[in-house]
Amino acid sequence: MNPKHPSESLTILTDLVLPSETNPLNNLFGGELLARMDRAASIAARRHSRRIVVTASVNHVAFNRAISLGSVVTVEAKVSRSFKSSMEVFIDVWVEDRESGNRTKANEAIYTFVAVDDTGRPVEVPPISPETELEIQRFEAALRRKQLSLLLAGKIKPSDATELKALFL
Ligand SMILES: CC(=O)SCCNC(=O)CCNC(=O)[C@H](O)C(C)(C)COP(=O)(O)OP(=O)(O)OC[C@H]1O[C@@H](n2cnc3c(N)ncnc32)[C@H](O)[C@@H]1OP(=O)(O)O
Repeated sequence: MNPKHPSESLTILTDLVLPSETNPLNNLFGGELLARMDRAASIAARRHSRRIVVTASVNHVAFNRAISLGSVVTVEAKVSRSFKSSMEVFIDVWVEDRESGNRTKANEAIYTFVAVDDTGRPVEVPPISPETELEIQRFEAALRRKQLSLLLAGKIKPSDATELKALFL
């Protein structure tokens, strides 16, 4: 399979925060943001693989800044690295100031998707070739994050987490 660039999977979802999507402080409910990120990230993974994709794990979420009712929220998702059947997707969340139009980063997250066939069995995905400095940074750290996720899920032994161990040696 020919390698693809992260930019080919870029997915941008822009939407408002409505009253039914807020918590008692009138800020966006965390679960609603998780769902928006999942939708954008799954489209990015599908664009990279051109396959059915399923969410395998949510590796990291940082709710750094509350997002208030009425805000315009943009969720940007891009595949940062592909492995055999799995893809790491980075999600950046931006809030747009109504008057200036300036965007502020509110949140970020990292999800893992797996490409599957019609029966739900994992299938191979194209390799990825990062281009920008940020894409290269994210690509290089992705194996470490994959090992951490597998370790936390009890799917590998600590002795197999070679990239993680190397951090502490
Ligand atoms: C329950 C829900 O509704 S969650 C929301 C929607 N998601 C789903 O329905 C997915 C349900 N889960 C599944 O279908 C399966 O567990 C799958 C397809 C994700 C994985 O299937 P498995 O039989 O475990 O396959 P396998 O062990 O070969 O793993 C497939 C890939 O997923 C990766 N993977 C599996 N679990 C994780 C995890 N927790 N973190 C990171 N990567 C993971 C594996 O490393 C492997 O990657 P690779 O092929 O790139 O090396």
